[in-house]
Amino acid sequence: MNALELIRETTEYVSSQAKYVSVCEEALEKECKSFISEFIAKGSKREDWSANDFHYSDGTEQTAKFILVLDTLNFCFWPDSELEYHHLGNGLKQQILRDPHSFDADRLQLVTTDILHSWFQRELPNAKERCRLLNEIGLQLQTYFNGSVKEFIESAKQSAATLVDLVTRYFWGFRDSCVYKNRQIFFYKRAQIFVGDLWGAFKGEGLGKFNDIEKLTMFADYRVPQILESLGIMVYNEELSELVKNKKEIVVGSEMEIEIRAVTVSVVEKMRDIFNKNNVNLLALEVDWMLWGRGEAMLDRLPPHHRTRTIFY
Ligand SMILES: Nc1nc2c(c(CN[C@H]3C=C[C@H](O)[C@@H]3O)cn2[C@@H]2O[C@H](COP(=O)(O)O)[C@@H](O)[C@H]2O)c(=O)[nH]1
Repeated sequence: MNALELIRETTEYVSSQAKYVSVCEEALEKECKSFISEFIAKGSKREDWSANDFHYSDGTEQTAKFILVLDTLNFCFWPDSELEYHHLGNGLKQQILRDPHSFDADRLQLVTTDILHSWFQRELPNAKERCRLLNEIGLQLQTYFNGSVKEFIESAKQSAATLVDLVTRYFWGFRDSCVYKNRQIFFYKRAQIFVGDLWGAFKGEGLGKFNDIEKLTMFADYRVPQILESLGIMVYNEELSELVKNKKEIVVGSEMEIEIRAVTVSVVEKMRDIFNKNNVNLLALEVDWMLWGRGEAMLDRLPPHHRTRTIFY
């Protein structure tokens, strides 16, 4: 079984056992219908990754370096209520434009909290750990891939599953898995989003060409479950609902946290299947981007998302 099959199988297992989170099939069908008519009404436009002004995209290896650093840091912004993903993207984009060598492997090994602060003109939550994660990818790239992100990506031979496996093998900070009822469960959110971002930035060509890109699942973060819960598609039981509503922390590795993430993966797989059955041929990652974008657009109107302190999402 490859890394992506593991994610789907193990998250499906959690969904079958879940007691804190359930799915309302009726709401799911209803929302899919409205997504489909909206998508078609808007001319079946797919997300253009490069069109986001908070992304750096020049079609060269520089973009791959930007994406690797972006997705090494792409987690847990909520402890800073002013911090959002686009601040991360913008900060890194300005940095690579200021100094094109900022994300070279030898430089990543030397990143300190002061350097990180200079990139964003602000503190990032858990800054020391974010630096360690950058130092790690710099060292591993230098040790095993001559410091080259391009060489690293090309070693996956255009397989998304292989690249997710390589990312989690060489970059320990991407090993987003846990144990639920004595079984190991895999999410690999930042490893998968790294592949998805490459595919988006390079428009499915060159360093973004993957012959199995449709095998990626959605990226189990805290924004997509938030919108699925607000739509009544995902339903939290009373105990979990009280905690989330009152912004209480959900402990990392708890059954509650794992069930929220796993059911989110399963729901987006189901949504993708319904879309495809209705000739809306979106990938799971594109359904994810649509849901994430929809969540971002209504941030101030959504009920609270679950709050887990983690380095994985
Ligand atoms: N599932 C999913 N989670 C995503 C993204 C993205 C960035 N995606 C861009 C890339 C390609 C597209 O063009 C998107 O624009 C960030 N996140 C996660 O959200 C959380 C931050 O949220 P907030 O605090 O509101 O900024 C945090 O866990 C972060 O890791 C996504 O696409 N899918």
